[in-house]
Amino acid sequence: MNQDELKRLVGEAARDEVLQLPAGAVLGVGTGSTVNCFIDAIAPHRDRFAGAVSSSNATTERLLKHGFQVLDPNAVETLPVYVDGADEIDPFGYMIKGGGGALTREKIIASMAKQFICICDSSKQVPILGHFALPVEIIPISQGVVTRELEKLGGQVSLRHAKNTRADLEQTPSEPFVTDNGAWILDVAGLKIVDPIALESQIKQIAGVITVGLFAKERAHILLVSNVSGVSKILL
Ligand SMILES: O=C[C@H](O)[C@H](O)[C@H](O)COP(=O)(O)O
Repeated sequence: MNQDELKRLVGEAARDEVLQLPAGAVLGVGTGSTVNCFIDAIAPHRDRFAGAVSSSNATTERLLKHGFQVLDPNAVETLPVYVDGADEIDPFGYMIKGGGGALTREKIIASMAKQFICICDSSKQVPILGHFALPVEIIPISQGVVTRELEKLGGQVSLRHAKNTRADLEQTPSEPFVTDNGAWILDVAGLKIVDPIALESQIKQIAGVITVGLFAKERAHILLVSNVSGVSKILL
C-alpha cells in the first residue's frame, strides 16, 4: 500500500467518524493532502452538514467545488470537531503543523473546536517532535530579528521559498512563500522539542511571530492513523 492509499484510508475513517455527529453539524476542516482525502470522502454526505469552516484558501476551494457551504468563522461560535492532518504527532497528541503553510488559520479553527481529530499515516508518528522543521509564520519585516531569536533556541532557520515546500525541498529557492495571510514562513530545523507547551509559548512571545506551528494547546484529542494493516483510533 502506498502513502496515497494510506491517506485515502484514513480520510474515509474520518468520514465515518464525523457521520456519527448529529445531522446539521458544522465541520471544522484542516488543510493538506490527507484532509483532501477526507473532503472527497464526505462530499457525497454534504447535505447532512450545515456547512464547514475552512482553514485555508485551498480547502475552501475544494469544499466549494464539492458543493459544501463554507461559513465565515466569525459567524460560528463553536465546532463539534476539527479534522486535520499533521507533519508530526507525538504520543500526547502534540503536533508540528504548517508544512503546507496553513498553520495560523488551522490553529484558529482548531481553537474553536471541542475535539481535534488528527488524521495521518503512521510515518507522522514520532516519540519526540522536531525531526520535521518547525514552521513559524512571521510578519515579513521581522525576518532578521525573529531568525536571531530562533537561532538562540538552537535552531537552524531558513526562510521558506515559494517552491521550497515539503514535496520539493531540493528545488532552487525563488520568491519567499507567501501565506494566505500575506505573511512569510521560517522553517526551524534541528530542534529536539522535549517540552512542546513551553516552546510554543516561548516562540509565540517573539515580536513579529504570528503563529508557531507547534500545536500544544490546540493538541489532538483523537488520532486516526493508518498503516498497512488498516486504521487505528487512538484516544489521546
Ligand atoms: O499547513 C499544512 C498543514 O498543517 C497540514 O495539515 C500538514 O502539513 C499535513 O499535510 P499532509 O496531510 O499533506 O501531509
